[in-house]
Amino acid sequence: MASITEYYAGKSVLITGATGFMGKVLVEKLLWSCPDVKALYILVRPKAGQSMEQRVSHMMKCKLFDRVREANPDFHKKIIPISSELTQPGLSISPEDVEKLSACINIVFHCAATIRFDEPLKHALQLNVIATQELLSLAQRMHHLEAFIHISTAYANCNRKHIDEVIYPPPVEPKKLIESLEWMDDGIVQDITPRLIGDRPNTYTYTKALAEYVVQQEQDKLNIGIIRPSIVGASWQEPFPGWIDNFNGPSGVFIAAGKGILRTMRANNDAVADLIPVDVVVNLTLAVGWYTAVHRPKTTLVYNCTSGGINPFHWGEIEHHVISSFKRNPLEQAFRRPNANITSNYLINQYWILVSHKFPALIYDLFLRLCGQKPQMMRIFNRLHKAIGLLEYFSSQDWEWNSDNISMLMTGPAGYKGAHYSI
Ligand SMILES: CCCCCCCCCCCCCCCCCCCC(=O)SCCNC(=O)CCNC(=O)[C@H](O)C(C)(C)COP(=O)(O)OP(=O)(O)OC[C@H]1O[C@@H](n2cnc3c(N)ncnc32)[C@H](O)[C@@H]1OP(=O)(O)O
Ligand SMILES: NC(=O)C1=CN([C@@H]2O[C@H](COP(=O)(O)OP(=O)(O)OC[C@H]3O[C@@H](n4cnc5c(N)ncnc54)[C@H](OP(=O)(O)O)[C@@H]3O)[C@@H](O)[C@H]2O)C=CC1
Repeated sequence: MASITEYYAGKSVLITGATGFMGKVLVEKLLWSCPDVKALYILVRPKAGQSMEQRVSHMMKCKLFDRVREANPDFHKKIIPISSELTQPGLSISPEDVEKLSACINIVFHCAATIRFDEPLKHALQLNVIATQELLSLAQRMHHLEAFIHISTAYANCNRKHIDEVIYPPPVEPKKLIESLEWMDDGIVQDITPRLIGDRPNTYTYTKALAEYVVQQEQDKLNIGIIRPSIVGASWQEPFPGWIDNFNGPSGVFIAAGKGILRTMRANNDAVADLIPVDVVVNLTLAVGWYTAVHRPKTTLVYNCTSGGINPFHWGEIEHHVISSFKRNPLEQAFRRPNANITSNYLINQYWILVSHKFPALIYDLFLRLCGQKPQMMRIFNRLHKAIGLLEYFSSQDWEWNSDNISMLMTGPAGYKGAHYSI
């Protein structure tokens, strides 16, 4: 049986979300560990005044690609950008590109999504659900497709305490929701969003749950695998330890604590902080692509890519590590010396917000005004409070994920030859 590296040799791979945090690491790892991969087709949109070509060329200059660049200075020739705005009908891929992709793609990795917690429902639905449907339709036109791998989230079913590697019934039939929201204006949708999302905390987890169902509906026609990472953090080992390029999840909180801005946060010290390094998720993604294509499981397999069951780590321990590490390696231009406390008590947290956040911000802004400068600290704190308010749901409770399919992949009869794909 082919090893993972052998399997990808000569294959053409389609990746959505390749300019994102996880997508970039996936592209790099494929180029590094599967040097004989034929081509990586990546769906990219122009953004922030940059054309698709400019964005891809900029991305390939990133430090993340250093080892690949060193090994093969021509690595960029394997990356073929395809212009695509996922929120548009047909993903706005030109008919010529559709033909090209239909003729050559062997594996699809669908990473693109909006991961914002405060995304208006219509937009989250458009990107996370409707675009996934469109991609599945495109996949069905691919003559040589061997596997379709969808990246979901371990929190798609965070309204449950115990989460198995199954696709749960969706909170609503996606087709009905799409049809109903089509005629509603944004104000009405905003009003009914809390009722719709019910016991989920945000439109992100809600639409990711709907997307899983939409993907599963195609399991008779496509060979599908679904990966559910928990909180994806900086790289563990590859391409080098500690690589990260965003403030999502806890990263922004850590930086704010390191800058001495964040002094208090509501979290449960004893709750498991289910963090998973991005390179582990990417290794698993490639292993799942291989397994799905080679073993062709009869039904869609779901992989809960979590760490808490194997190596539990708690928010309370993180507090200690974060603060001591910033004391050893202080950040530049810190507002105050780092010192932050986690509490699960609402009133105590409010007290410290007043004393350690708002009061110093007021004094600092007064000082800036006296110096003839624009006040800024209160604005920063308001944004920080909004962000941590949205994260608290995840830091205040525990979940238990079953991960039998991951164990099966690592140790079972599947024959996982994953020397270069530590999971
Ligand atoms: C002692 C201290 C240690 C404390 C330890 C305890 C820590 C507990 C932390 C708990 C964290 C729990 C996290 C759980 C998450 C699990 C979710 C499931 C995982 C997933 O499936 S997907 C990934 C999750 N998605 C996210 O994390 C996205 C969340 N972010 C948002 O929804 C929005 O960014 C947000 C927060 C609503 C802000 O929106 P907005 O005001 O519009 O700002 P922008 O997004 O445009 O960003 C503006 C600017 O701010 C920077 N930024 C963004 N977030 C943060 C942040 N958290 N902290 C600091 N800075 C942040 C952003 O990069 C932008 O900068 P620019 O320079 O580009 O302007
Ligand atoms: N980060 C995390 O902690 C976790 C992430 N996940 C899942 O992993 C996947 C990747 O997440 P992550 O890399 O962190 O997310 P990012 O936000 O870093 O990347 C999102 C990607 O989707 C692309 N995208 C967004 N909107 C569009 C659009 N309209 N048209 C074309 N492309 C678009 C972005 O492109 P552009 O650069 O043009 O904006 C970007 O490449 C997602 O499915 C997410 O749900 C799951 C669990 C945890």
